[in-house]
Amino acid sequence: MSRVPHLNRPDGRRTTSRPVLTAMSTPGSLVALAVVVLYAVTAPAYKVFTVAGAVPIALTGLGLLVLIGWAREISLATAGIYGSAIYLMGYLTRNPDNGPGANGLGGVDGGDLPWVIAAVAVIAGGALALALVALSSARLPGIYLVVLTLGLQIIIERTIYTYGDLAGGLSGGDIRGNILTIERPGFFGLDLQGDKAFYFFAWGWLALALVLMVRLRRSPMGLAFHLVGADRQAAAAVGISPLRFRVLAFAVSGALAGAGGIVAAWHLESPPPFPNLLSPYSLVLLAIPVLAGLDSIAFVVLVAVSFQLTPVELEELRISPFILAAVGLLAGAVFGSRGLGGRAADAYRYLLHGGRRTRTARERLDAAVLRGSEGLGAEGDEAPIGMLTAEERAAALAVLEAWLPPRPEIANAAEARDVVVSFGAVHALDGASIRIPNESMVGLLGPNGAGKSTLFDVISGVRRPDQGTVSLFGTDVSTQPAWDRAKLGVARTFQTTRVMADLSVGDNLLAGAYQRIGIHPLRFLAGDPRAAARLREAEEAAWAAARLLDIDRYWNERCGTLEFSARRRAEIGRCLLSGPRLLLLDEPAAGLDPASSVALFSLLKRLHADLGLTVLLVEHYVKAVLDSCDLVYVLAEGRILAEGTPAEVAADPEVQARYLGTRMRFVPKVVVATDAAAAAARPEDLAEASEVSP
Ligand SMILES: Nc1ncnc2c1ncn2[C@@H]1O[C@H](COP(=O)(O)OP(=O)(O)OP(=O)(O)O)[C@@H](O)[C@H]1O
Repeated sequence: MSRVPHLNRPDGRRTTSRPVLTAMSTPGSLVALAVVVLYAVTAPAYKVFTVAGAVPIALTGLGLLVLIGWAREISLATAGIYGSAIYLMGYLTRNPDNGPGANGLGGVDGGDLPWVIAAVAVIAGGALALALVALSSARLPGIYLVVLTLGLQIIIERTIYTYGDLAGGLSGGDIRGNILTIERPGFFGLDLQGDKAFYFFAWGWLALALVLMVRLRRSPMGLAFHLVGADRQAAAAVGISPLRFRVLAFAVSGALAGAGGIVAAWHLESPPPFPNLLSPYSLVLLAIPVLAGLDSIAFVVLVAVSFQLTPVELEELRISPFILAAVGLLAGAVFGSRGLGGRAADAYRYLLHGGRRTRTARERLDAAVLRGSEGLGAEGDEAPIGMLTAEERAAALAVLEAWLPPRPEIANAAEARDVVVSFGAVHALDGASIRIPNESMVGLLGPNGAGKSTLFDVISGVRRPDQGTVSLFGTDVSTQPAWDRAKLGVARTFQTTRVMADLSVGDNLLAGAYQRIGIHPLRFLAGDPRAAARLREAEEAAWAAARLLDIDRYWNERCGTLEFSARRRAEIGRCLLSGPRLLLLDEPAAGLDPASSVALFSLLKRLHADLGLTVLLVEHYVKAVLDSCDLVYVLAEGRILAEGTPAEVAADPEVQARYLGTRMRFVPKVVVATDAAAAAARPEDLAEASEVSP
């Protein structure tokens, strides 16, 4: 891919992704490192030993952060995977010199494997166990998966925990399970027997996991997890396979629970009694990311440390981990999905702005437009912020054009033939056929229940038709899932706006770039500079799209806090980042006030014209469709009622009678460039716009 010009952000920062090592050397990371080191130097050995015990919990908590926080799935088998890892690590590395049956229960010698091999096996085993569970319920709703993980936990309790040589057996002679002694490993000649030396070794594991987690979160995969968690259909629409990421999230969680168990085995030097690792302990671990916040890596570590220290420091209060879990889960529910980390970020921001939320002039303008134009005079005196100069627009377009795949030279971008879809007795589509010429803007009109959204679903792959075929850019995709169709250059929006409310506009846009980035995820984890460079290109394309869609000023704002039309544009931006040549827009103006609708259509027309995008839009805002489109279809009762140019369709007597009625008067209109211009549009434009919107 050719180099694209850099676009600078208004705050002077370039839209570059910082390499992870830079991120790790930020003041916060340095302070954390200093605290960890100073603690080891100053605290007594027994306290250092206690704090090292937070590392296994933090590792497991990080895995659950990916699973619960990012992918929004739940596992109740975490205690089982964690506990199994402890026992297996002890067993696999056990030295036969201790003699068979050294545990007093008879049995085998142990694996005597080098610790590295045993650790890899245990981590892989944890990943595999949970991945298989996720795979086995691929087509079932999430609740079945929760039940399956509970089943796995019980199976572990009744097998691994009952195996005498590993855990002492549920009814074994040594009910406390303290049967194995687990040797701490040798590490490049270092003696880790001392608690302080081991403390650094354990934190080294955590540091490695944190580096990988930060890289994962910053990579396209991190955002793909989030998008799958927020909305599977929206993820599929930009080329992300929800199943793949669901399985991956479970695998990552299993791997990190395995890693946690390994460090716990070394830390304790003999396994804890198995009753501590039964299913309720899964809730303790689950409470960590819930309380920390579902996207807060740093707070997972903080909460893990506090969960480890509190019962020890406040021993006289008899605070058990289970009480902490209950408090953590309740507090997490009160704080909401952003948890303590989100609250801390809000407080930091509050302090920074002295309690005042600074509003840009443009935000005030938006608010005035939403209120119905009063007050525009005063605000309108300012320069129209957000309106790009010709040079800025050209620069943004050049970046986005470079990001998109080459323009296909083909007559039709898409074709759906004789599509039939029935929901029981309801024939949503009854032999509908449409053709979307390449680089055209096509409108799909029709009364409520005509089958428009169903046809959209069929073209984008969300729904398989009972009969009929779909081809995209000359390829028959009738049997392909939505994410594979997205790879051919199709993206879609939905009737109700689907954005990730807790993530920033920038993240929302970048989430669309997953498949277009096209670099193997492991390269991001390994810190490959080519992967970082490609991510930078994606960021620049996202920034360019944000500028063109006039949402650049919200780049760092959470999408959930934005007004409706900005959220809708963020959804369109996410589609643009997936590299579409065909954009399917399902009622983009639904719910917008007239001024915002006019502005949105003007933006869409410009994107279509400037980027050569093919657009199919379903819309009830008839006038805008007739003004904007080259070709219009009218659908009624699942069949195509009319097709042709806007003038032909508007003049069709049957269309007039069955859909448009007599209110509609077709007068092509001038294009309005931006929201600001829309706000200043002639009142009669807006009046007409509202008149024809049912
Ligand atoms: N999942 C479903 N289950 C049952 N019936 C459905 C389902 N989805 C759509 N339908 C029915 O199929 C018909 C077509 O629905 P569809 O949503 O495609 O229409 P539409 O033209 O998009 O309507 P609107 O303009 O109101 O969005 C309607 O009668 C609807 O009730």
